[in-house]
Amino acid sequence: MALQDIIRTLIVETPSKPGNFAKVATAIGAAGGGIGDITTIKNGTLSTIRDISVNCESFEQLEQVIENVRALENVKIHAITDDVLKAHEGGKIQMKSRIDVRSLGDLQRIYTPGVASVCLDIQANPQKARYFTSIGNTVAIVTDGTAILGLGNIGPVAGMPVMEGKSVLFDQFAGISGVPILLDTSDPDAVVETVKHIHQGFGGILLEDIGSPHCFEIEERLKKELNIPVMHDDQHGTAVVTLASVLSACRSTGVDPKKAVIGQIGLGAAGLAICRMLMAYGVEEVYGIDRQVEALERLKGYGGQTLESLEKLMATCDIVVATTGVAGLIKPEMVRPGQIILALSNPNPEITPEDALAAGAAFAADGRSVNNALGFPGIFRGALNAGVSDISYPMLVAAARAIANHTKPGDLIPNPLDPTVHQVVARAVEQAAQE
Ligand SMILES: NC(=O)c1ccc[n+]([C@@H]2O[C@H](COP(=O)([O-])OP(=O)(O)OC[C@H]3O[C@@H](n4cnc5c(N)ncnc54)[C@H](O)[C@@H]3O)[C@@H](O)[C@H]2O)c1
Ligand SMILES: O=C(O)C[C@H](O)C(=O)O
Ligand SMILES: [Mg+2]
Repeated sequence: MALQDIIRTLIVETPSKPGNFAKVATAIGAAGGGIGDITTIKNGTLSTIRDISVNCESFEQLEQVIENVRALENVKIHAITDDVLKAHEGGKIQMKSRIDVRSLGDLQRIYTPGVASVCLDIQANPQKARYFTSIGNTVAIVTDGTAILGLGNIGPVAGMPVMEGKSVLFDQFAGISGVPILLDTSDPDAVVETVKHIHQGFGGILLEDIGSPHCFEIEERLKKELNIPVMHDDQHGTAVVTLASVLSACRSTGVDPKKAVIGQIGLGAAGLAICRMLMAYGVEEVYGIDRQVEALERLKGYGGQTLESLEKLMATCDIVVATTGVAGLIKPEMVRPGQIILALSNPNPEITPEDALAAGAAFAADGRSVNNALGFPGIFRGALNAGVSDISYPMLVAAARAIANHTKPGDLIPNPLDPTVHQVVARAVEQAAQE
Protein backbone atom coordinates (compact mmCIF):
# COMPACT_ATOMS: atom_id res chain seq x y z
CA MET A 1 0.00 0.00 0.00
CA ALA A 2 1.56 3.29 -1.07
CA LEU A 3 0.31 5.74 1.56
CA GLN A 4 2.67 8.66 1.07
CA ASP A 5 2.41 10.75 4.18
CA ILE A 6 5.85 12.03 5.10
CA ILE A 7 6.87 14.99 2.98
CA ARG A 8 10.38 16.44 3.17
CA THR A 9 12.42 18.72 0.94
CA LEU A 10 15.98 17.66 0.13
CA ILE A 11 18.32 20.46 -0.92
CA VAL A 12 20.58 18.62 -3.34
CA GLU A 13 23.67 19.74 -5.27
CA THR A 14 24.64 17.81 -8.39
CA PRO A 15 27.33 18.39 -11.07
CA SER A 16 25.89 20.50 -13.93
CA LYS A 17 26.18 17.65 -16.41
CA PRO A 18 23.30 15.83 -18.09
CA GLY A 19 22.28 12.64 -16.34
CA ASN A 20 23.12 13.67 -12.77
CA PHE A 21 19.61 14.67 -11.76
CA ALA A 22 18.36 11.42 -13.30
CA LYS A 23 20.69 9.52 -10.94
CA VAL A 24 19.16 11.35 -7.96
CA ALA A 25 15.62 10.59 -9.17
CA THR A 26 16.52 6.93 -9.64
CA ALA A 27 18.08 6.76 -6.16
CA ILE A 28 14.90 8.20 -4.61
CA GLY A 29 12.69 5.85 -6.61
CA ALA A 30 14.85 2.82 -5.72
CA ALA A 31 13.98 3.41 -2.06
CA GLY A 32 10.28 3.67 -2.96
CA GLY A 33 10.12 7.45 -2.43
CA GLY A 34 7.94 9.66 -4.61
CA ILE A 35 9.05 12.97 -6.11
CA GLY A 36 6.88 16.10 -5.85
CA ASP A 37 7.83 19.68 -6.76
CA ILE A 38 11.38 20.35 -7.98
CA THR A 39 12.76 23.90 -7.83
CA THR A 40 16.14 24.87 -9.22
CA ILE A 41 17.80 27.20 -6.71
CA LYS A 42 21.15 27.69 -8.47
CA ASN A 43 22.13 26.76 -12.02
CA GLY A 44 25.94 27.17 -12.00
CA THR A 45 28.51 26.10 -14.59
CA LEU A 46 29.94 23.51 -12.25
CA SER A 47 27.01 22.55 -10.07
CA THR A 48 23.23 22.85 -9.79
CA ILE A 49 21.28 23.09 -6.54
CA ARG A 50 17.66 21.97 -6.40
CA ASP A 51 14.92 21.72 -3.80
CA ILE A 52 13.42 18.28 -4.31
CA SER A 53 10.19 17.48 -2.51
CA VAL A 54 10.07 13.80 -1.54
CA ASN A 55 7.07 11.75 -0.32
CA CYS A 56 7.67 8.67 1.83
CA GLU A 57 5.47 6.07 3.51
CA SER A 58 7.62 5.84 6.64
CA PHE A 59 10.64 7.37 8.35
CA GLU A 60 12.62 4.20 7.55
CA GLN A 61 11.92 4.76 3.87
CA LEU A 62 12.96 8.42 4.18
CA GLU A 63 16.26 7.26 5.77
CA GLN A 64 16.78 4.90 2.83
CA VAL A 65 16.09 7.70 0.32
CA ILE A 66 18.67 9.89 2.05
CA GLU A 67 21.22 7.06 2.20
CA ASN A 68 20.75 6.27 -1.51
CA VAL A 69 21.20 9.90 -2.57
CA ARG A 70 24.21 10.40 -0.27
CA ALA A 71 25.84 7.31 -1.79
CA LEU A 72 25.91 8.95 -5.25
CA GLU A 73 29.28 10.24 -6.38
CA ASN A 74 29.67 14.07 -6.45
CA VAL A 75 26.11 14.57 -5.12
CA LYS A 76 25.59 16.44 -1.85
CA ILE A 77 22.49 16.81 0.32
CA HIS A 78 22.84 20.26 1.94
CA ALA A 79 19.74 20.08 4.14
CA ILE A 80 16.50 18.24 4.73
CA THR A 81 13.56 20.49 5.60
CA ASP A 82 10.01 19.83 6.76
CA ASP A 83 8.17 22.29 4.52
CA VAL A 84 4.73 21.23 5.75
CA LEU A 85 5.61 22.33 9.28
CA LYS A 86 7.40 25.44 7.97
CA ALA A 87 4.24 26.48 6.06
CA HIS A 88 2.34 26.41 9.36
CA GLU A 89 4.71 28.58 11.41
CA GLY A 90 2.68 31.50 12.80
CA GLY A 91 -0.49 30.08 11.24
CA LYS A 92 -1.63 30.28 7.62
CA ILE A 93 -4.06 33.20 7.81
CA GLN A 94 -4.31 36.71 9.21
CA MET A 95 -6.83 39.57 9.25
CA LYS A 96 -5.49 42.45 7.14
CA SER A 97 -6.79 45.96 6.51
CA ARG A 98 -7.94 46.79 2.96
CA ILE A 99 -7.29 50.51 3.56
CA ASP A 100 -4.03 52.40 4.15
CA VAL A 101 -4.10 54.97 6.94
CA ARG A 102 -1.54 57.62 5.98
CA SER A 103 -3.10 60.91 7.08
CA LEU A 104 -5.39 62.34 9.73
CA GLY A 105 -7.99 62.64 6.95
CA ASP A 106 -7.76 58.87 6.35
CA LEU A 107 -8.16 58.27 10.07
CA GLN A 108 -11.26 60.44 10.22
CA ARG A 109 -12.75 58.74 7.15
CA ILE A 110 -12.22 55.12 8.15
CA TYR A 111 -12.58 55.56 11.89
CA THR A 112 -14.12 58.18 14.11
CA PRO A 113 -15.84 60.58 13.53
CA GLY A 114 -16.61 59.60 9.89
CA VAL A 115 -17.54 56.04 10.65
CA ALA A 116 -20.48 57.14 12.81
CA SER A 117 -22.56 58.28 9.83
CA VAL A 118 -22.13 54.84 8.23
CA CYS A 119 -23.21 53.17 11.50
CA LEU A 120 -26.37 55.30 11.61
CA ASP A 121 -27.06 54.63 7.93
CA ILE A 122 -26.91 50.88 8.60
CA GLN A 123 -29.04 51.26 11.72
CA ALA A 124 -31.73 52.95 9.63
CA ASN A 125 -31.32 50.52 6.75
CA PRO A 126 -29.82 47.21 7.93
CA GLN A 127 -29.44 45.71 4.45
CA LYS A 128 -26.82 48.39 3.75
CA ALA A 129 -24.41 46.36 5.94
CA ARG A 130 -24.04 44.16 2.86
CA TYR A 131 -22.41 47.05 0.98
CA PHE A 132 -20.64 49.01 3.70
CA THR A 133 -19.12 46.21 5.78
CA SER A 134 -17.24 42.98 5.14
CA ILE A 135 -20.10 40.90 6.54
CA GLY A 136 -21.53 39.89 3.17
CA ASN A 137 -18.17 38.50 2.07
CA THR A 138 -17.22 36.70 5.28
CA VAL A 139 -18.06 33.10 6.14
CA ALA A 140 -17.62 31.49 9.56
CA ILE A 141 -15.88 28.11 9.41
CA VAL A 142 -17.38 26.40 12.45
CA THR A 143 -16.02 23.19 13.96
CA ASP A 144 -16.32 21.27 17.21
CA GLY A 145 -13.29 19.15 16.29
CA THR A 146 -15.14 15.82 16.50
CA ALA A 147 -14.39 14.50 12.97
CA ILE A 148 -11.22 16.21 11.82
CA LEU A 149 -10.53 14.59 8.42
CA GLY A 150 -10.44 10.87 9.26
CA LEU A 151 -8.35 11.56 12.38
CA GLY A 152 -11.44 11.42 14.59
CA ASN A 153 -12.33 13.49 17.65
CA ILE A 154 -9.02 15.30 18.15
CA GLY A 155 -10.62 18.55 19.32
CA PRO A 156 -11.09 21.91 17.63
CA VAL A 157 -7.65 23.35 18.45
CA ALA A 158 -5.84 20.37 16.90
CA GLY A 159 -8.21 20.77 13.94
CA MET A 160 -7.36 24.47 13.50
CA PRO A 161 -4.77 23.80 10.72
CA VAL A 162 -7.58 22.25 8.65
CA MET A 163 -9.86 25.24 9.32
CA GLU A 164 -7.06 27.65 8.37
CA GLY A 165 -6.56 25.59 5.21
CA LYS A 166 -10.25 25.99 4.31
CA SER A 167 -9.89 29.73 4.93
CA VAL A 168 -6.90 29.92 2.55
CA LEU A 169 -8.94 28.12 -0.13
CA PHE A 170 -11.94 30.43 0.41
CA ASP A 171 -9.66 33.43 -0.11
CA GLN A 172 -7.70 32.16 -3.08
CA PHE A 173 -10.45 30.36 -4.97
CA ALA A 174 -13.42 32.64 -4.23
CA GLY A 175 -12.21 35.91 -2.65
CA ILE A 176 -14.16 35.12 0.53
CA SER A 177 -12.84 35.76 4.08
CA GLY A 178 -13.20 32.52 6.06
CA VAL A 179 -13.02 32.94 9.84
CA PRO A 180 -12.45 29.78 11.92
CA ILE A 181 -14.73 29.46 14.95
CA LEU A 182 -13.66 26.73 17.40
CA LEU A 183 -16.44 25.41 19.62
CA ASP A 184 -15.80 23.69 22.93
CA THR A 185 -19.16 21.92 22.81
CA SER A 186 -20.84 19.37 20.51
CA ASP A 187 -24.22 19.56 22.19
CA PRO A 188 -26.63 20.52 19.36
CA ASP A 189 -28.56 22.95 21.59
CA ALA A 190 -25.36 24.74 22.63
CA VAL A 191 -23.89 24.76 19.10
CA VAL A 192 -27.09 26.11 17.55
CA GLU A 193 -27.43 28.73 20.29
CA THR A 194 -23.78 29.84 19.93
CA VAL A 195 -23.87 30.09 16.15
CA LYS A 196 -27.17 31.97 16.34
CA HIS A 197 -25.61 34.48 18.74
CA ILE A 198 -22.62 35.20 16.48
CA HIS A 199 -24.15 34.82 13.01
CA GLN A 200 -24.80 38.53 12.43
CA GLY A 201 -21.12 39.10 11.67
CA PHE A 202 -21.17 36.64 8.77
CA GLY A 203 -22.67 36.25 5.31
CA GLY A 204 -22.70 32.48 5.63
CA ILE A 205 -21.82 29.53 7.87
CA LEU A 206 -19.63 26.61 6.75
CA LEU A 207 -19.86 23.74 9.22
CA GLU A 208 -16.67 21.68 9.03
CA ASP A 209 -15.50 18.35 10.45
CA ILE A 210 -18.43 18.07 12.85
CA GLY A 211 -19.02 14.34 13.41
CA SER A 212 -22.18 12.34 12.87
CA PRO A 213 -24.87 11.98 14.02
CA HIS A 214 -24.94 15.37 15.82
CA CYS A 215 -23.93 17.18 12.59
CA PHE A 216 -27.30 16.33 11.03
CA GLU A 217 -29.41 17.99 13.70
CA ILE A 218 -27.06 20.97 13.97
CA GLU A 219 -27.16 21.69 10.23
CA GLU A 220 -30.88 21.13 9.90
CA ARG A 221 -31.70 23.48 12.78
CA LEU A 222 -29.27 26.20 11.70
CA LYS A 223 -30.60 26.10 8.13
CA LYS A 224 -34.11 26.59 9.48
CA GLU A 225 -33.33 29.21 12.09
CA LEU A 226 -30.80 31.46 10.30
CA ASN A 227 -31.47 33.75 7.37
CA ILE A 228 -27.99 33.25 5.86
CA PRO A 229 -26.65 30.25 3.88
CA VAL A 230 -25.50 27.34 6.06
CA MET A 231 -23.74 24.29 4.64
CA HIS A 232 -21.98 21.34 6.25
CA ASP A 233 -19.03 20.88 3.91
CA ASP A 234 -18.34 17.23 4.80
CA GLN A 235 -21.92 16.44 3.86
CA HIS A 236 -22.86 18.54 0.87
CA GLY A 237 -19.51 19.85 -0.40
CA THR A 238 -18.35 16.24 -0.57
CA ALA A 239 -21.62 15.05 -2.13
CA VAL A 240 -21.35 17.68 -4.89
CA VAL A 241 -17.81 16.69 -5.81
CA THR A 242 -18.65 12.98 -5.64
CA LEU A 243 -21.68 13.41 -7.91
CA ALA A 244 -19.46 15.36 -10.31
CA SER A 245 -16.90 12.54 -10.45
CA VAL A 246 -19.64 9.92 -10.88
CA LEU A 247 -21.02 11.95 -13.82
CA SER A 248 -17.54 12.20 -15.39
CA ALA A 249 -16.86 8.48 -14.90
CA CYS A 250 -20.22 7.54 -16.41
CA ARG A 251 -19.62 9.86 -19.37
CA SER A 252 -16.25 8.17 -20.03
CA THR A 253 -17.64 4.65 -19.72
CA GLY A 254 -20.86 5.37 -21.63
CA VAL A 255 -23.05 4.43 -18.66
CA ASP A 256 -26.29 6.27 -17.77
CA PRO A 257 -25.59 7.50 -14.19
CA LYS A 258 -29.25 6.98 -13.25
CA LYS A 259 -28.94 3.28 -14.20
CA ALA A 260 -25.57 2.73 -12.47
CA VAL A 261 -25.52 0.57 -9.33
CA ILE A 262 -23.72 2.66 -6.71
CA GLY A 263 -22.45 1.49 -3.31
CA GLN A 264 -21.49 3.76 -0.42
CA ILE A 265 -19.22 2.45 2.35
CA GLY A 266 -19.59 4.51 5.54
CA LEU A 267 -22.84 6.40 6.11
CA GLY A 268 -21.60 9.19 8.36
CA ALA A 269 -21.66 12.89 7.47
CA ALA A 270 -20.12 12.45 4.03
CA GLY A 271 -21.58 9.04 3.13
CA LEU A 272 -25.22 9.74 3.93
CA ALA A 273 -25.14 13.06 2.04
CA ILE A 274 -23.51 11.37 -0.97
CA CYS A 275 -26.34 8.79 -1.04
CA ARG A 276 -28.99 11.51 -0.68
CA MET A 277 -27.43 13.54 -3.48
CA LEU A 278 -27.18 10.54 -5.83
CA MET A 279 -30.81 9.61 -5.11
CA ALA A 280 -31.94 13.24 -5.58
CA TYR A 281 -30.14 13.19 -8.93
CA GLY A 282 -32.20 10.16 -9.95
CA VAL A 283 -29.83 7.22 -9.43
CA GLU A 284 -32.23 4.33 -8.90
CA GLU A 285 -29.98 1.81 -7.13
CA VAL A 286 -27.99 3.27 -4.24
CA TYR A 287 -26.75 0.80 -1.59
CA GLY A 288 -25.01 1.63 1.66
CA ILE A 289 -23.20 -0.13 4.49
CA ASP A 290 -22.02 1.07 7.87
CA ARG A 291 -20.89 -0.62 11.05
CA GLN A 292 -23.56 1.31 12.98
CA VAL A 293 -27.20 0.22 12.82
CA GLU A 294 -28.41 3.81 13.36
CA ALA A 295 -26.52 4.94 10.25
CA LEU A 296 -28.18 2.17 8.18
CA GLU A 297 -31.58 3.19 9.50
CA ARG A 298 -30.90 6.79 8.57
CA LEU A 299 -30.18 5.79 4.96
CA LYS A 300 -33.36 3.71 4.80
CA GLY A 301 -35.26 6.74 6.13
CA TYR A 302 -34.18 8.63 3.01
CA GLY A 303 -35.21 5.76 0.70
CA GLY A 304 -31.79 4.14 0.30
CA GLN A 305 -31.11 0.42 0.45
CA THR A 306 -28.60 -1.39 2.62
CA LEU A 307 -26.45 -4.49 2.10
CA GLU A 308 -25.18 -6.94 4.68
CA SER A 309 -21.43 -6.66 4.15
CA LEU A 310 -18.51 -4.92 2.51
CA GLU A 311 -17.89 -8.03 0.40
CA LYS A 312 -21.49 -8.01 -0.85
CA LEU A 313 -21.30 -4.30 -1.69
CA MET A 314 -18.05 -4.75 -3.60
CA ALA A 315 -19.57 -7.68 -5.50
CA THR A 316 -22.83 -5.83 -6.30
CA CYS A 317 -21.89 -2.29 -7.28
CA ASP A 318 -20.45 -0.73 -10.47
CA ILE A 319 -19.38 2.42 -8.64
CA VAL A 320 -18.07 2.26 -5.06
CA VAL A 321 -17.59 5.32 -2.85
CA ALA A 322 -15.94 5.02 0.57
CA THR A 323 -15.88 7.58 3.38
CA THR A 324 -15.13 5.60 6.55
CA GLY A 325 -11.86 7.16 7.69
CA VAL A 326 -10.41 3.61 7.70
CA ALA A 327 -7.23 3.39 5.61
CA GLY A 328 -6.82 0.15 3.64
CA LEU A 329 -10.38 -1.10 4.31
CA ILE A 330 -10.89 -2.19 0.67
CA LYS A 331 -8.57 -5.06 -0.21
CA PRO A 332 -7.36 -5.32 -3.84
CA GLU A 333 -8.92 -8.79 -4.15
CA MET A 334 -12.37 -7.25 -3.53
CA VAL A 335 -12.10 -4.98 -6.60
CA ARG A 336 -13.90 -6.21 -9.72
CA PRO A 337 -12.56 -5.47 -13.23
CA GLY A 338 -14.13 -2.33 -14.68
CA GLN A 339 -15.35 -1.02 -11.31
CA ILE A 340 -15.11 2.67 -10.45
CA ILE A 341 -13.61 3.19 -6.99
CA LEU A 342 -13.70 6.52 -5.14
CA ALA A 343 -11.93 5.95 -1.79
CA LEU A 344 -12.31 9.41 -0.34
CA SER A 345 -11.05 9.22 3.25
CA ASN A 346 -8.35 11.68 4.21
CA PRO A 347 -5.53 11.68 5.01
CA ASN A 348 -5.38 8.03 3.81
CA PRO A 349 -7.87 6.31 1.50
CA GLU A 350 -9.62 2.94 1.89
CA ILE A 351 -7.56 1.78 -1.12
CA THR A 352 -5.00 3.78 -3.07
CA PRO A 353 -5.86 4.60 -6.69
CA GLU A 354 -2.70 2.73 -7.78
CA ASP A 355 -3.79 -0.46 -5.97
CA ALA A 356 -7.39 -0.19 -7.21
CA LEU A 357 -6.26 0.31 -10.83
CA ALA A 358 -3.77 -2.54 -10.53
CA ALA A 359 -6.64 -4.73 -9.29
CA GLY A 360 -8.63 -3.93 -12.45
CA ALA A 361 -10.67 -0.80 -11.61
CA ALA A 362 -11.59 1.29 -14.67
CA PHE A 363 -11.30 4.53 -12.71
CA ALA A 364 -9.99 5.17 -9.21
CA ALA A 365 -9.44 8.25 -7.13
CA ASP A 366 -8.76 9.21 -3.52
CA GLY A 367 -9.83 12.11 -1.30
CA ARG A 368 -6.92 14.27 -2.36
CA SER A 369 -8.31 14.71 -5.88
CA VAL A 370 -12.03 14.10 -5.26
CA ASN A 371 -12.05 16.73 -2.55
CA ASN A 372 -14.67 19.18 -1.38
CA ALA A 373 -12.13 21.97 -2.05
CA LEU A 374 -13.55 21.85 -5.59
CA GLY A 375 -17.01 22.67 -4.30
CA PHE A 376 -17.34 24.83 -1.20
CA PRO A 377 -15.53 28.01 -2.38
CA GLY A 378 -17.65 28.37 -5.54
CA ILE A 379 -20.86 27.25 -3.82
CA PHE A 380 -20.52 30.04 -1.22
CA ARG A 381 -19.37 32.59 -3.84
CA GLY A 382 -22.51 31.81 -5.85
CA ALA A 383 -24.82 31.91 -2.82
CA LEU A 384 -23.33 35.21 -1.54
CA ASN A 385 -23.50 36.77 -5.01
CA ALA A 386 -27.15 35.76 -5.30
CA GLY A 387 -27.88 37.12 -1.81
CA VAL A 388 -29.94 34.05 -0.93
CA SER A 389 -30.64 32.83 2.58
CA ASP A 390 -30.33 29.12 1.78
CA ILE A 391 -28.23 26.69 -0.24
CA SER A 392 -30.80 24.44 -1.91
CA TYR A 393 -30.46 21.00 -3.55
CA PRO A 394 -30.88 22.46 -7.07
CA MET A 395 -27.95 24.81 -6.34
CA LEU A 396 -25.81 21.84 -5.23
CA VAL A 397 -26.75 19.75 -8.28
CA ALA A 398 -25.95 22.75 -10.50
CA ALA A 399 -22.51 22.93 -8.83
CA ALA A 400 -21.92 19.21 -9.48
CA ARG A 401 -22.94 19.54 -13.14
CA ALA A 402 -20.67 22.57 -13.55
CA ILE A 403 -17.70 20.64 -12.13
CA ALA A 404 -18.43 17.62 -14.35
CA ASN A 405 -18.82 19.81 -17.45
CA HIS A 406 -15.48 21.44 -16.65
CA THR A 407 -13.68 18.07 -16.41
CA LYS A 408 -11.40 17.11 -19.30
CA PRO A 409 -12.44 13.93 -21.16
CA GLY A 410 -10.86 10.91 -19.46
CA ASP A 411 -10.43 12.71 -16.11
CA LEU A 412 -12.74 12.30 -13.11
CA ILE A 413 -12.44 15.81 -11.79
CA PRO A 414 -10.83 19.14 -12.78
CA ASN A 415 -7.66 20.48 -11.26
CA PRO A 416 -8.68 22.56 -8.19
CA LEU A 417 -5.87 25.01 -9.01
CA ASP A 418 -7.67 25.97 -12.22
CA PRO A 419 -9.36 29.22 -11.06
CA THR A 420 -11.99 28.92 -13.79
CA VAL A 421 -13.52 25.84 -12.15
CA HIS A 422 -14.45 27.89 -9.06
CA GLN A 423 -15.84 30.62 -11.29
CA VAL A 424 -18.05 28.19 -13.24
CA VAL A 425 -19.30 26.65 -9.98
CA ALA A 426 -20.11 30.11 -8.58
CA ARG A 427 -21.93 31.11 -11.76
CA ALA A 428 -23.95 27.87 -11.88
CA VAL A 429 -24.93 28.19 -8.20
CA GLU A 430 -25.89 31.86 -8.57
CA GLN A 431 -28.00 31.05 -11.62
CA ALA A 432 -29.72 28.10 -9.90
CA ALA A 433 -30.40 30.34 -6.89
CA GLN A 434 -32.26 32.78 -9.09
CA GLU A 435 -34.38 30.18 -10.90
N1 LIG B 1 -12.55 13.86 0.03
C1 LIG B 1 -13.35 14.70 0.66
O1 LIG B 1 -13.64 15.79 0.17
C2 LIG B 1 -13.92 14.32 1.98
C3 LIG B 1 -14.94 15.10 2.52
C4 LIG B 1 -15.51 14.73 3.75
C5 LIG B 1 -15.03 13.63 4.42
N2 LIG B 1 -14.01 12.93 3.87
C6 LIG B 1 -13.44 11.79 4.59
O2 LIG B 1 -14.43 10.84 4.90
C7 LIG B 1 -14.13 10.23 6.15
C8 LIG B 1 -15.36 10.25 7.02
O3 LIG B 1 -15.73 11.57 7.30
P1 LIG B 1 -17.16 11.89 7.92
O4 LIG B 1 -17.15 13.35 8.20
O5 LIG B 1 -18.23 11.31 7.08
O6 LIG B 1 -17.03 11.09 9.31
P2 LIG B 1 -18.17 10.37 10.16
O7 LIG B 1 -17.52 9.98 11.41
O8 LIG B 1 -19.39 11.20 10.18
O9 LIG B 1 -18.51 9.04 9.30
C9 LIG B 1 -17.75 7.88 9.21
C10 LIG B 1 -18.72 6.70 9.07
O10 LIG B 1 -17.99 5.55 8.68
C11 LIG B 1 -18.48 4.46 9.42
N3 LIG B 1 -17.44 3.41 9.45
C12 LIG B 1 -16.26 3.45 10.10
N4 LIG B 1 -15.59 2.29 9.89
C13 LIG B 1 -16.37 1.54 9.10
C14 LIG B 1 -16.22 0.25 8.54
N5 LIG B 1 -15.14 -0.47 8.76
N6 LIG B 1 -17.23 -0.24 7.77
C15 LIG B 1 -18.35 0.49 7.57
N7 LIG B 1 -18.54 1.72 8.07
C16 LIG B 1 -17.56 2.23 8.81
C17 LIG B 1 -18.81 5.03 10.80
O11 LIG B 1 -19.69 4.20 11.51
C18 LIG B 1 -19.43 6.36 10.41
O12 LIG B 1 -20.83 6.27 10.21
C19 LIG B 1 -12.94 11.00 6.73
O13 LIG B 1 -11.76 10.25 6.54
C20 LIG B 1 -12.87 12.27 5.91
O14 LIG B 1 -11.54 12.72 5.73
C21 LIG B 1 -13.46 13.24 2.68
O1 LIG C 1 -10.46 18.65 4.39
C1 LIG C 1 -10.40 17.93 3.39
O2 LIG C 1 -9.36 17.71 2.75
C2 LIG C 1 -11.65 17.29 2.86
C3 LIG C 1 -12.67 16.99 3.86
O3 LIG C 1 -13.31 18.13 4.36
C4 LIG C 1 -12.28 16.02 4.93
O4 LIG C 1 -12.75 16.20 6.06
O5 LIG C 1 -11.51 15.12 4.64
MG1 LIG D 1 -13.81 17.99 6.35
